[in-house]
Amino acid sequence: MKPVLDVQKISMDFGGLRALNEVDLVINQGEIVALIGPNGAGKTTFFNCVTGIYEPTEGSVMITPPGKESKRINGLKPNQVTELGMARTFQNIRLFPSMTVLENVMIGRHCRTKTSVFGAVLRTPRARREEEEVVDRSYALLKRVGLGKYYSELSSNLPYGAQRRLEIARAMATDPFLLLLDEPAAGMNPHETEDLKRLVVRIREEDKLSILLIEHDMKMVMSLSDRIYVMEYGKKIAEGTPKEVRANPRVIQAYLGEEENA
Ligand SMILES: Nc1ncnc2c1ncn2[C@@H]1O[C@H](COP(=O)(O)OP(=O)(O)OP(=O)(O)O)[C@@H](O)[C@H]1O
Repeated sequence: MKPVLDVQKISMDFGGLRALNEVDLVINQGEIVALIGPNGAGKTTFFNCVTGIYEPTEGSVMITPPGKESKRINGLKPNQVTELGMARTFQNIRLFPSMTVLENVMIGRHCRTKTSVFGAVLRTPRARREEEEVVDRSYALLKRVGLGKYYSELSSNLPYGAQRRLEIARAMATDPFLLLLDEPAAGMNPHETEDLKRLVVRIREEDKLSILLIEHDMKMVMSLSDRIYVMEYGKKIAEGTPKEVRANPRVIQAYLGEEENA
């Protein structure tokens, strides 16, 4: 079976700065893969290149959604990438603060609806049915991430950890086959991080999703990931199982270097 995501030798230049330098990364169906590395290594830039926020300067990004043809997605816009089945969350939470918790998920779901603007304005029976489906699906997702009872709250009133879970629900609402999570545990306490870990595993199992996450919480990365890629200064310096990566001298050096500089 082809990998669901196959990134080959992508590079990204910002003026004279090469933020990514020929990075390869593969995700197979059902895998949980982590992308780690010291601050500024290029992890978020990698996510941005894969999800259409930036077009990589070089290299290729291929996806193969389960049961579908492979497609090269370099240069597509973020909404086109989402429609093809890749959804993401952001390091700096990007919810709509003045919308309710439920509405934030509904926004994600609308990328899968077919009603035209006219249908929505005229409230045709089809539009009404579709809207009901959006509400039901969105509420069901909220319950799955443990936020059902907060559906009518403004998203900005939620505690930080809950906002991160809401972002995951919104991403899930787009029916992805691949979910990219940018530092999902950032700012969470150990109890919330444990809950998050369970949620990620459940999502993979129940929805048959593949997951790529950027994360600094090494305990979480080591216990959750099937495989790990390590980056430093825009380059991939190691890949392997958690056990292999933990024992890799190059990785140990990169992290010790970070501590010394801190
Ligand atoms: N839009 C941009 N314009 C110019 N430089 C950028 C831009 N985005 C990122 N960079 C630079 O690219 C490098 C990689 O940054 P990136 O945010 O991808 O690292 P990161 O590994 O995600 O770091 P962190 O763990 O701190 O989030 C950094 O030197 C950063 O300053």
